[in-house]
Amino acid sequence: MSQDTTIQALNLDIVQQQNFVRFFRGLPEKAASTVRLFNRSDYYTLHDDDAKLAADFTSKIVNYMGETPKLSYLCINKHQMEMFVRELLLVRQYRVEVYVKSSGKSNDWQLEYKGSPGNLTQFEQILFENASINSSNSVMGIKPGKNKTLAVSNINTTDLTFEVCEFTDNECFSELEALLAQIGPKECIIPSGDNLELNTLKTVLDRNGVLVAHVKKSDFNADDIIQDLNRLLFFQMGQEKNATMFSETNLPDAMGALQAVIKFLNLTGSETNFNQYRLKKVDAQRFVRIDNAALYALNVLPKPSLNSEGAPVFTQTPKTHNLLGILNYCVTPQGRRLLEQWIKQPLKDHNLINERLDIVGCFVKDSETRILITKDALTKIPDLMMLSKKLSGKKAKLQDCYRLYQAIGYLPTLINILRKLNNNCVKDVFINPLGEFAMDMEKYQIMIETMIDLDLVDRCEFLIKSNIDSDINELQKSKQSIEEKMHKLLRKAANDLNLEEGKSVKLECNPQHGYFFRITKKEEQALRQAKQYKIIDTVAGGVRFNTEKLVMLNEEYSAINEKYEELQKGMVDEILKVAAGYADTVRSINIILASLDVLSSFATAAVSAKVPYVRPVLKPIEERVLELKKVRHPCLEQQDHLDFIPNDAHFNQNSKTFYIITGPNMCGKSTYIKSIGVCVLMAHIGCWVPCEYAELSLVDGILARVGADDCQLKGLSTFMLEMIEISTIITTATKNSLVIVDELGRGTSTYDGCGIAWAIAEHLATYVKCFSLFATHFHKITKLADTCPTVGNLHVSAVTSKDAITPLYQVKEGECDKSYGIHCAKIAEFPSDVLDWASKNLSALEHQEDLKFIKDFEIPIKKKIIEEGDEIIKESIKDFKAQIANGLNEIELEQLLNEMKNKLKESENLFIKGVIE
Ligand SMILES: Nc1ncnc2c1ncn2[C@@H]1O[C@H](COP(=O)(O)OP(=O)(O)OP(=O)(O)O)[C@@H](O)[C@H]1O
Repeated sequence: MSQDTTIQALNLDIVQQQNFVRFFRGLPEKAASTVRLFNRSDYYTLHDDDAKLAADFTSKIVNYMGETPKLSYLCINKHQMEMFVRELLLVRQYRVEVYVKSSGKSNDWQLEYKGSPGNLTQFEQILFENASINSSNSVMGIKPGKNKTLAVSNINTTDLTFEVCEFTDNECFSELEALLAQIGPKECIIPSGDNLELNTLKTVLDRNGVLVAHVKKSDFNADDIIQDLNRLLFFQMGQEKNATMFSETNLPDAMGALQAVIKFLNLTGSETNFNQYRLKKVDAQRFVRIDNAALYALNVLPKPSLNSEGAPVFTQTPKTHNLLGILNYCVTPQGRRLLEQWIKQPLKDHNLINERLDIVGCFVKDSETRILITKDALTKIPDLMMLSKKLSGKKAKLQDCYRLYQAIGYLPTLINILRKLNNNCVKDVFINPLGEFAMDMEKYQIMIETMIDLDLVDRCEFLIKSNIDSDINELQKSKQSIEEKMHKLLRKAANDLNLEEGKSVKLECNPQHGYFFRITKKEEQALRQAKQYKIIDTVAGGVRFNTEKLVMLNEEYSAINEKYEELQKGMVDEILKVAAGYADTVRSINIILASLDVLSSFATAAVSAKVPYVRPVLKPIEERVLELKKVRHPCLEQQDHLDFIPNDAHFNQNSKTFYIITGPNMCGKSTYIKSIGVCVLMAHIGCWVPCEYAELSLVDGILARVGADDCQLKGLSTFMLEMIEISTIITTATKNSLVIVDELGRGTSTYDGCGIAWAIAEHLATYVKCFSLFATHFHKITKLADTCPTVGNLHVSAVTSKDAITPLYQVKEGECDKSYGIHCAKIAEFPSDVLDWASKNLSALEHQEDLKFIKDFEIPIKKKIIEEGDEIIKESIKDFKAQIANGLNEIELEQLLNEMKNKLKESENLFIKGVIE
């Protein structure tokens, strides 16, 4: 007997299976991080490695189809598919493709949906129908040019913006890294090809946790960009659709990069994207420079971990593990998205920061108003950005119009609550603009009240009022009259069957059968004896049946209802058209309410901390001061059972600008320097800070590099990664930056590590002169303070006993006692003769090592300073080389040397000065 090889669930016989296997094996190859799903109406299937991946996620078992070599498959239902796709796109950062069978041809499948972490538009319904969008999605396009020029575009599909810029970067791509941190794209496209420049670019993107996709070089061609922009950009009603009026279109390479992303996202493929996007230039200079290395080093954002292929994975981390979690008391998704944006874009503008601080202050003082806003008013506001998007994308329903009506209706109450704060900033930032926008929306509110039947809304029915139109009114009356007749029939059926009307026998309606009666299976017997009743079917919920009369009434009802719905639809379309005209105003209201949510969230965070935060006093950038009293780490101090020991920080351009922090392991060095970095960042986003008192001048950058094992991405060696990060700091730090360095040089031998750390510390302390914190285990570096007046030594204190080191977490002046190493060895029960030998020889060894160290590193350090330290020196050497290349006689050479000597005298480099003089 032949075995039945039909797959019942999929209704596939062996021939159909073979056909599919052939089709599947003919599909173009894909990356392992792309998952293909095949939509088979009731189920979805996955095959090969994708089946394995889904099997792990759903705990289902993989099966096989076709003939040898068989193809593995996993069958999942719609709910499982939704969960899996959510996991793939939002957590694992994979790409997803969904194929459907083309109608007609039995074995042809076509790609129906495509999604990637940066492009979720086609999956929005699956991903966000029942969940809010808490994080913006964007895809970046980068077109590299000659001499490190980069043209960048970014499309944010949540905020509906196109951002573009062109700039020249340095060897380390540090400008690009800062931009990646500010914008935070999930995915980036670059031209395909194999050259050094593209490979370096890919490495930079990988290091920043951005998924990279390669597209054809020709996709970066801007030939059709104006035509595409005319369709996609937002123009006011009646405004000429002419994208050339935007100055951004004069950046040809950036337009090429934009064209490539538009194509990648297939934005012109759906009308819902038309008239939606805003075009703007990226203005990176407005923000404090901070790159992803620093954001993760300071625990500002949740850190991605890596999957088996080295791709970043974003898993849920406890709220108290990062600054975003600590500050997030937002109650709206738009507030949550804005908070993340603000954290990535710390401001440099004194007035704007002070405005935010002022508003936070109002909410801190008036807790009653703050609670009213966060616990009540804002919770009534839906995601207005999404509503605006639906309205202008012609995807809205009458229900959406009603939700908007409700939200706008709440604005006057909100404004009244805000008035209680009696503050000018609150008035300018919230009350006045909200008042004006509420007035702009007045006609919309009247339209909704006039047109929608508000009495039906409680029953979740969204319909046009019948009295608006005489035809609708007539049809509505006819429908009601038929419904009454149907209810009479129900009463009769209840009598005939001796059942209770509305309880054991019910009148119900569904799209398949229209109106019918239903009884439970238990009562079926009664029905079999009454012949006038015809059973339709038996389902889990009971037995469905009707009568000839009910069938007739049903048909009559359907015909009338069809006309009624047609008329309704015509009117609904009219309303939606008018409502679409308000999309821009709704978007503006959304931005204001999101800011309100974030600022009240800052205030809630300030008062919810174990010790309340204080308002930082901002000083102009040129004053160069950083004075923090009793500074705490906002995340660490929230940990249960941890009694945080606060410390002070004093920087002043006229005294110490560079602090070296030493001390035993686990005694609080990293925590101390990170606390200072996070506090400075918090102040720049307009948040109050975890200190007793804080006074600081604004900085132009927060540059950080912390312990190697903390921030390793994409398989780079510890040493490589720290060298990349530190060279970024060296090239970008100015005297107005804050630099935080922890355990530099740990990735190489102690000897080399110490040399590198020394050279960099000296460079920062002597030439850049920025405020720096340098935590290290290399005690020799503390000697820098002997020769450098701007360098100060600090140490974290601890108490040692016979068998323990107890950290006190107090930061004190001076370097730390060096005997901790031997003490640790004692606690670790090293043999006593080894310990005795080590103690006796410690000072002698150190003396010898010092001599060797100074001898070995004197030259390299100075060489490093020449190579990296000073623009003047670099320029002079470059000029000199160029002139020599032209060929010079003896006199010209001497003249050139004198010129160079004079130029070099302007240098602040002590070594060079010494050599010349
Ligand atoms: N100021 C503090 N108050 C209370 N506990 C602290 C403080 N600072 C640090 N700790 C605790 O000590 C732990 C270790 O701190 P940290 O990582 O800053 O030490 P470290 O000196 O940098 O260590 P290592 O030299 O090994 O890198 C923290 O996780 C925290 O639990």
